[in-house]
Amino acid sequence: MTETLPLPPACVTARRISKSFGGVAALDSVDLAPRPGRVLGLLGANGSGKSTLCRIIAGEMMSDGGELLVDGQPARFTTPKDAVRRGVVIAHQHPSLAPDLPVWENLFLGMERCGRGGFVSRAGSRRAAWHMLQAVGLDIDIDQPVERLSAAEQQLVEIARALSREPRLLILDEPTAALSAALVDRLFAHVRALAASGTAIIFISHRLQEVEALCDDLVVLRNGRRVGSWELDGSLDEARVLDLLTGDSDAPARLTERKPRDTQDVVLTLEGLCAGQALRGVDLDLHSGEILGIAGLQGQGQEQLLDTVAGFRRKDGGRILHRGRALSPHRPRDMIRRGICLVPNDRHRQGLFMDQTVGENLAAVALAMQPRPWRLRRRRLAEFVRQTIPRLLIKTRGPTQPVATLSGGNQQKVVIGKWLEGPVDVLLLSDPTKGVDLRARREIYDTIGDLVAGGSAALVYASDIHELLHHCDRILVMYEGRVVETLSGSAMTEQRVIAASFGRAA
Ligand SMILES: Nc1ncnc2c1ncn2[C@@H]1O[C@H](COP(=O)(O)OP(=O)(O)OP(=O)(O)O)[C@@H](O)[C@H]1O
Repeated sequence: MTETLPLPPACVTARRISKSFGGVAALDSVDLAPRPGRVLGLLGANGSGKSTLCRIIAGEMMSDGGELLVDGQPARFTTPKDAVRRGVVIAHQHPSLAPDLPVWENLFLGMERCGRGGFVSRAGSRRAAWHMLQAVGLDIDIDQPVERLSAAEQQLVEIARALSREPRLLILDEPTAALSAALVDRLFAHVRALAASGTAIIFISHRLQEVEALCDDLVVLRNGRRVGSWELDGSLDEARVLDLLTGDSDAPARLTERKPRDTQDVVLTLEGLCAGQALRGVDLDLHSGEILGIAGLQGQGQEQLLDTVAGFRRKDGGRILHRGRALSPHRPRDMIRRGICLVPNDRHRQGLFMDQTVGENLAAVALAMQPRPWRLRRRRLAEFVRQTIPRLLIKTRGPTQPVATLSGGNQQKVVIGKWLEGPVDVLLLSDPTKGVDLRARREIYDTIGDLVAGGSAALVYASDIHELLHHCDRILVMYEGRVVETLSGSAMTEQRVIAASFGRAA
């Protein structure tokens, strides 16, 4: 008979934590006790309170009620530095890096390494930075400013920075949202090794397969309350989790249904499209009524392809034909006027006006696309805003709430929602559901489906293969700047996508 060992006591315990914003409860008496050597998965729909709870544990925010214990003793973190000193470190969903500083300096911001005589050792720091980045799978020039990095690279720098603090409790808030499958595997191997060495880890993700693959324990939040927790033994009861997440026992069936779509004439053609080293002759046809997915390992030209078609990046060869007419975009406005619009990947830099309200952000595209915005019917715009909020399940107090105070996933829904009013013919989407919960993901693709059913088309890059398999009519796989495989119908399988991503036929 095998005896199960008792679990080690939690190094940091959150007890009955409560927090309200403007009188609305974000957390209501929540307990959390991550244990050394184990990965605790924290699940919850957008706006359920996951980030708020973790920010309180990491000293970035004060709770209104409850307490934190470190090794069983009450502790009070008034700043993140207090938490780091006690071994609690958080890597954010949206990297909190200094964009104009070099990569290596970002890794040591706030905790400069000292050499002889108490001075910062530049050479030692640069060497250490290089090793830390290699460990998370990032082989880049460490002297370039962070703003030049892709979203995935910035995410890995954020994680490497957290790891460099040698935490006792490491909080990873949606670390994989921008990462390709290969980078996720590498990160998971690192996290498992860290747990094996005795670190406690909190892992937030909306991807159930990742939670199943990585986590030992699970806690589910709904509307700021803890609604379930149990130990995982290698498999995850998906129906039970979905039921707890949504509070709706009907949800699992609705989440797996997929509607076939009618696709017709060609809306967009790319012939031998080239742009720098990233695009080396891309050919594709996009049909009206179609959602076409773009898969591939990170950095095979997927994002550059969308940027080039949207006019953010110049092409150096090949042709872009929109409904048979050749276009040479010089700037995004040229394409937006033709109804070719990009929902960008980086919502903070490109997708939202952070100092404006939910309503102002939702109305921004409709206003910008009007040649005479003053003639726009305010009432119609207000009606659009009122309908879009429930349609995309945006959790907000209303159109006047500042968008900066929404949860990450709800901000992403606003980014997508604002394109739904304009006359869009080709919708280009770069990782549209990054940070968005399962149910809202479904709503977003249903909304895109409704849009293309009217005769337009969508070209979507997503870092999550399952998302593409589930929602797209066809999938293109990119490898080294070219389309190497086009899959449809029964050939659209995970194995075929992965094989093509590595430049192989399945
Ligand atoms: N600074 C703030 N001001 C006002 N409301 C806030 C603030 N920060 C968070 N909230 C609200 O608290 C609630 C919980 O947000 P939180 O970011 O913790 O959710 P989450 O579960 O992490 O969501 P997501 O999965 O979208 O990241 C949301 O309704 C959010 O709008």
